[in-house]
Amino acid sequence: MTVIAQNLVWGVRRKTIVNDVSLDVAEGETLGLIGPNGSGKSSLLRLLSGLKAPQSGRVEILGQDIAGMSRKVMARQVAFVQQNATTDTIVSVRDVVRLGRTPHRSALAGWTAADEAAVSTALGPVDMADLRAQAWQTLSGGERQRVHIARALAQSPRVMFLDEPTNHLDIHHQIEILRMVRRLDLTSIIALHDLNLAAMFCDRIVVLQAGTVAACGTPAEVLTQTLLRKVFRVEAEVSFGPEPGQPHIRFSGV
Ligand SMILES: Nc1ncnc2c1ncn2[C@@H]1O[C@H](COP(=O)(O)OP(=O)(O)OP(=O)(O)O)[C@@H](O)[C@H]1O
Repeated sequence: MTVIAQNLVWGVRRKTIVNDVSLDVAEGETLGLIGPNGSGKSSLLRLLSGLKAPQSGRVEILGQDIAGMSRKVMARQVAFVQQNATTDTIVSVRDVVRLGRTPHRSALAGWTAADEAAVSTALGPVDMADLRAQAWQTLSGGERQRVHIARALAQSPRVMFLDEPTNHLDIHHQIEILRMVRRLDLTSIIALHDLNLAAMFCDRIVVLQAGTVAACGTPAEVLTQTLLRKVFRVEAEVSFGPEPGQPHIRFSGV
């Protein structure tokens, strides 16, 4: 297993926000994390990526407990595309993506051809190569999101965590970004709100409800009418098209 989380607990004051969550993700797998607003998806991603320390439980990435890993070692293996990431300084698209190379560079080494190649390679799949010289502050919401994904790609990670990466994206880029993440040779955990996109692009799905795992399995196992009613409080029809194992959800009106 590439990522293993065991009995993670985290909260603030008397509120438990992530409550005894265990999961594992195999090498190359795309795991979807779904759940209603406030169910703990972002908090769990922060625990898995080491940005927050759990009150109890542990996370192992590539066979190592992350509690004992330095930030630099962690950053060489793990990239995190956070929600609404921002920057105050005036920088170009290319500068933001260059930041992704930081964990791979030593203090004395200059910018190498390998660094340059990683930046160019990262800009292509997110469709931002033509805008590489534009100031980051002038980009639209969706373009910013795509640059943050490029920065994560430039990091050449083995594991990628993405918190609602399709937020702000038009439908073409939603599909392109998820297709690209799935095709990349890496393990990914993606928090998503769009259940049909989760069904299309995730190998397995973990459903969070009030900080606990309500279900875990393939999209067909998890995305049932009963679960949608119980966890998301919606009425829906679940059908299957030509893609085996890929449910399609049609929500009913009131
Ligand atoms: N530092 C904090 N202090 C207090 N409450 C917090 C803190 N961090 C998260 N919470 C609360 O924990 C709950 C889970 O938040 P989290 O952002 O993990 O949910 P989410 O599933 O990602 O939600 P959304 O779908 O709305 O993005 C929310 O009720 C949130 O208000």
